[in-house]
Amino acid sequence: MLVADRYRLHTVIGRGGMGEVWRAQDEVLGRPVAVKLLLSDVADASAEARFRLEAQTSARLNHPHVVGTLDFGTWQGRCFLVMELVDGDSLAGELATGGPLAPPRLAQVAQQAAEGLAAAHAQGIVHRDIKPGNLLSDHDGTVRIGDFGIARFVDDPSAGLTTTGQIVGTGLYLAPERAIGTPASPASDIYSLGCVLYQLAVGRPPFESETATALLYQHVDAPPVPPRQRGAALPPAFEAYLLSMLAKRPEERPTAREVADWFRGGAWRGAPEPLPPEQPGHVPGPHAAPRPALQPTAGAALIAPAPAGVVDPPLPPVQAVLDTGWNTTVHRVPARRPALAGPLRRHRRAAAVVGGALLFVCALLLGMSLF
Ligand SMILES: Nc1ncnc2c1ncn2[C@@H]1O[C@H](COP(=O)(O)OP(=O)(O)OP(=O)(O)O)[C@@H](O)[C@H]1O
Repeated sequence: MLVADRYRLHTVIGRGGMGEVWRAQDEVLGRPVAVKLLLSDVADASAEARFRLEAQTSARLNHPHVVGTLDFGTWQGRCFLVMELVDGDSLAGELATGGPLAPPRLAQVAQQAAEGLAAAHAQGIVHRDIKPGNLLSDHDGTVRIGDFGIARFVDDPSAGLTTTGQIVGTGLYLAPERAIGTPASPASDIYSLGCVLYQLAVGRPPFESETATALLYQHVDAPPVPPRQRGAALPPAFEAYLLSMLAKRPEERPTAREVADWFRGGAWRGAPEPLPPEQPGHVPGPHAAPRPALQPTAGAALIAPAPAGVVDPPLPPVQAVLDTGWNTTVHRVPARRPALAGPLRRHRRAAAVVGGALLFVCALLLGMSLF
């Protein structure tokens, strides 16, 4: 089949929610390419607009760790997108065939995926759907981020929910702030990448559940089980850093640039910085610079501990994903308070210890003066 008098389709590589991807040959330039054809059964105006947006978004990115966009058009009434061919497997496939990844390979995946994300974030683009199937690996192991189909610009007001009340992205990798309705930010991509790395290390994602609602609660509320407790052969420093990417608070996660630099520098082989004893999901990352907090938007909430002595105010509802597929309908359900007060509890404990010590010294001095 010859598309647009130029791209000869050979075999289907894969099929996603919107299109089927073909291995093809660009007969004008004489090179192999991947051609994504919009599926005819989803080809309405909005799907075409989204497909076009994917092409336009990814075309802004020219980076060795992002799948390059080469062409876009319409052929026999179907939209097509021509991409660089990534001649290997996705990380989902690599995990399925080879099992959990060894630390050096995992560090390479982390570094290269973070490089690609850093390039996207520098352009103001949030991917919003980082998952193992969207990280493609070349025959030499080079990782490239694909599928910018639901990416948005950071300041796009429609970035959180669609007008039909849907939240986009895959529930297994959804950042806590997105679960409570805050639009995706670069930090949300880092959380998703953390979930992916966790899955590639352990063989399973950090949170799984029978119901989508319970899954969302876990993202918001539950500290992930440290990967080494689930059998992952990770160096302690690697584990600690990975957990920092899964911090519940977006501002406590490292940036994509920091992740890429940290893994490139080889620090993952070393000993960890000391971890606080509780809430591994809330451990600030081993990165120095503080990052600005997310601004709340209508219907969203800042995740912050209440001041000492103040009764916790009621929470906004958590949004329950009812389908963990690529486009997921959300409903509002009553929220439990996310367990986000770890730092506050630590401060209170520290104050109690200092107070106790002072009392002890006073009693000692009093005793000495009496005798
Ligand atoms: N440029 C490419 N080179 C090689 N293989 C690709 C390329 N782009 C996509 N693929 C393969 O085609 C499959 C389908 O990709 P596609 O982006 O359409 O769907 P998806 O990401 O799996 O699902 P969805 O779009 O619903 O999120 C992917 O799993 C991937 O293995």
